[in-house]
Amino acid sequence: MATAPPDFSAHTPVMAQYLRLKAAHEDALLFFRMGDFYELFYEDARRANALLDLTLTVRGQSAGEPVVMAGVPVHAVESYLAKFIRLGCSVAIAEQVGDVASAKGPVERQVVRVVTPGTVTDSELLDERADTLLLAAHRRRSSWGLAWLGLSSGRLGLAECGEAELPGWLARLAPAELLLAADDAQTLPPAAQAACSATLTRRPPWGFDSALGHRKLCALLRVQNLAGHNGEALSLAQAAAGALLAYAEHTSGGQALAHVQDLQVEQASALIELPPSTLRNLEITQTLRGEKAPTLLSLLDRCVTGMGSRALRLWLTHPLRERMVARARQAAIGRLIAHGPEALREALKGVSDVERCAARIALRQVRPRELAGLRSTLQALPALREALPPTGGDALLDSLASALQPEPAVQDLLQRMLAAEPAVLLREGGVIAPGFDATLDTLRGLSQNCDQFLVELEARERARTGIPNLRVQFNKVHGFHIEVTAGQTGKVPADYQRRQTLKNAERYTTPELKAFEDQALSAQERALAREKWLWERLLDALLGRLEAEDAQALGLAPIEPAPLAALGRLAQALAGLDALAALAERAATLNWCAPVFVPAPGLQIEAGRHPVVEARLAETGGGPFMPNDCRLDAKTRMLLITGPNMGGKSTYMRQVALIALLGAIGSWVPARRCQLGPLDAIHTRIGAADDLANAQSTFMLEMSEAAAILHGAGEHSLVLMDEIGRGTSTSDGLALASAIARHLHERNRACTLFATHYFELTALAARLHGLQNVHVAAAQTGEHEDIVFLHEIQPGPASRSYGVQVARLAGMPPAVLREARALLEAIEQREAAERPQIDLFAASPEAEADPAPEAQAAATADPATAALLAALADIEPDQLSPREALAALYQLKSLQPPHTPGTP
Ligand SMILES: Nc1ncnc2c1ncn2[C@@H]1O[C@H](COP(=O)(O)OP(=O)(O)OP(=O)(O)O)[C@@H](O)[C@H]1O
Repeated sequence: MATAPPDFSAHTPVMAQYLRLKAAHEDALLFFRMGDFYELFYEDARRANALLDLTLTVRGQSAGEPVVMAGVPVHAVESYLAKFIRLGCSVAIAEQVGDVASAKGPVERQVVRVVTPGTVTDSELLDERADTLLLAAHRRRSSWGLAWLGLSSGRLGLAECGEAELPGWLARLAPAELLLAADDAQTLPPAAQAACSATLTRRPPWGFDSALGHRKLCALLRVQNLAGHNGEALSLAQAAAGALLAYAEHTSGGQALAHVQDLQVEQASALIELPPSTLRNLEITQTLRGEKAPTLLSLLDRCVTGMGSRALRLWLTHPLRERMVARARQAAIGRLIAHGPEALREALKGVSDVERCAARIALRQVRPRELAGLRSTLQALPALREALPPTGGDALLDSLASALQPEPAVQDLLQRMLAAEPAVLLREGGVIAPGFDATLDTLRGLSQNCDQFLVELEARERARTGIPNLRVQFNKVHGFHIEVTAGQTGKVPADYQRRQTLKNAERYTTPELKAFEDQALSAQERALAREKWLWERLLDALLGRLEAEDAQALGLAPIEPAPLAALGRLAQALAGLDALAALAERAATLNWCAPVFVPAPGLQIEAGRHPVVEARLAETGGGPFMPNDCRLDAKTRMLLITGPNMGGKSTYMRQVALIALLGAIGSWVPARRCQLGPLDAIHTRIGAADDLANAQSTFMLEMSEAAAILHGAGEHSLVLMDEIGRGTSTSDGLALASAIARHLHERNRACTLFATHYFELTALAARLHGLQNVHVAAAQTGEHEDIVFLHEIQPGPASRSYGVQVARLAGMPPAVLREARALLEAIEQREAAERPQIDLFAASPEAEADPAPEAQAAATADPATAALLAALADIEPDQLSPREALAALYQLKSLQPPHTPGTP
């Protein structure tokens, strides 16, 4: 049964109109145009007040209730939109569309635009250097269908995945807005929620329909079926596409998405897996604190255009397993370095954002200046080609160069129709070039030649009437008039009609002046209207939709085929060239090398560096970065890294992963020499951030991530494990770390870097033949035996951990350090005297399914000592405030076993 429409009859007519519009846009803030303001009412006003501190006022009553409102001035609307969108809100803009003068009751209003975080296309509201994606996800049992669209880039994609892979996809795509059916929204797995900071928008479940999605996709791509795009079988992703495309059309006012020319069906198996934890831990596009710099991307991104930056970001987050593309990019970078990338980068400075311009042409939202930018970009293409290395030297550069096509028809159209320096907004006029349209020129002539006419008229009327001080004037209230002083009114001819009497003068008009006034005042309006009409025809021509009749009237030849596809190809070529030029600049400036791809699993890095830490040290004058080698192959699959805190273990592990990733995208790498074997995933388990939002403890999170790695990593995966097991007691932690290391070595056979503070683990090298001990070197100097970090990776296990020395550097009070040192000595002496070496091999490899109890038993042979050791190991000197350190010492004292013989 259809529900009755809500009854707003008790409200004032304006508020009833408001509430009707609001009912159709419940999820959005409704900006309701009233004169020079957009007003927000009731809940929207309160929300705007809470979010942006907009002042709340009360204006009158409606239906017996006070009307709470907050306003945004029309001239400042874009900046408010930007702020609301950044906060994840959607905004619906209701304009006055009726005629204010003739309206009985409130003037008619309509929602003309809906701006949402995933569908914005205005350049002011978009991040220039990141694509804004709208993603729809739909579940059937434990499978998910995904469909995404970059409305401002025309990028359209489909994929299907299992529930476990969903977080990875969300983190990789990083959508700004996620569309879900209500049921799916309620059951979205917590890991998926955590992986994505998108605004969640619920859409009606019936919109997620495979047949609808299939139909819409085929219509958009102008194909009979999706087989040519490998998307015919993806019914779940098609269902998501149904909701996605309907929403995109809804928010863009029903415009066809003519700039969407292609569909990418993505297979996880084609990509190097970068789970959310890896994207986070390696600080690829965001720091651990969520900032944009310093990250790998911020270091690499010397792109001159937004298109280049966006391409680079995409390359980094979507590295391919297959190395053909990487090889081609690597060679192109080499060629650019040899030729010098600066000329190309300089030439790219004149290039506008062709990709976004094409999207905004398709959505009919493009601004005059954007088209002027497109025109100068097209003009600049020959110079850009000149700046490239001569063709014939590199296949990728050659193909990109050949895509820099000038599109003469588009260039000609823009040259003829668009003013040399068009106004910012169409409504200001001055957008269409003079000389293109005779009607427009006449209208413009009329309003511009006004002064001339008035001077001439004044001279003529003085001569005709013999009144020497007669003046022709204009004022806003009375328009054009002839003013005659009181003494001269007798000479006024019969065709003068009195308009106004002043103290000392009379004002008149004449039929000629009246006719001129009508024409002059309306000429400006009509010129603007004509410009608007011509502008629409310009867009039609760019979209290949210009009616034959209009084309003939304007003397324009139709552009065949529609230029949007060509502009899309041009944008891609510009983006690719810019990204390659940036990588070439980085490689040359930072002294990187081209890695060699080899078929054997593993990697071999000579004098590798962490690019971001190295740059940071250079920036802050923190001394030189110490390069280190790394070799992982069939013989040595795992490096067990020990050494002091702050010694450089994490930096070393991360630099290996970053080098592998850089190599995979085709970049050169920060090393003297480098060989890279095949790579299918980079898994990382680093650090321990509590995931309070998802009610996961540090330890739980640590174990879940480690479990995911043990389930997922294979022979071609690179695994980084940093201090696994530290989130629990020493014995538990040691046992788990040992079992995990063994599993990775024996079962996963992944290339693994395993950093630990459990020295006991170094004994694993005796049995695990693919495991090699290395340590970061440190030395002690001076009377306080201060620790000096050498940051050098050396073979063999570390001799000690220097925890107390590091605590000294951290400013720990001397009394605490003294006591800790004494305790440590006592513990070490007793360990040496009494405690048998923990036998990590007590659990036989056969019993590997559950090795923890045995290892635990070995570690806790002396429960009192074990408890003390566990408490000591749990102390993180770097993390403690002086007060906490004191409390920790008291706790250690309380654990001291008083009755044990030999205890000091
Ligand atoms: N190879 C290097 N050359 C120069 N400085 C380095 C190098 N590696 C690390 N550093 C410096 O040492 C600091 C600490 O490094 P890192 O965090 O890797 O140590 P860590 O051994 O992992 O410490 P912890 O065990 O406490 O986590 C870095 O921030 C960096 O400034």
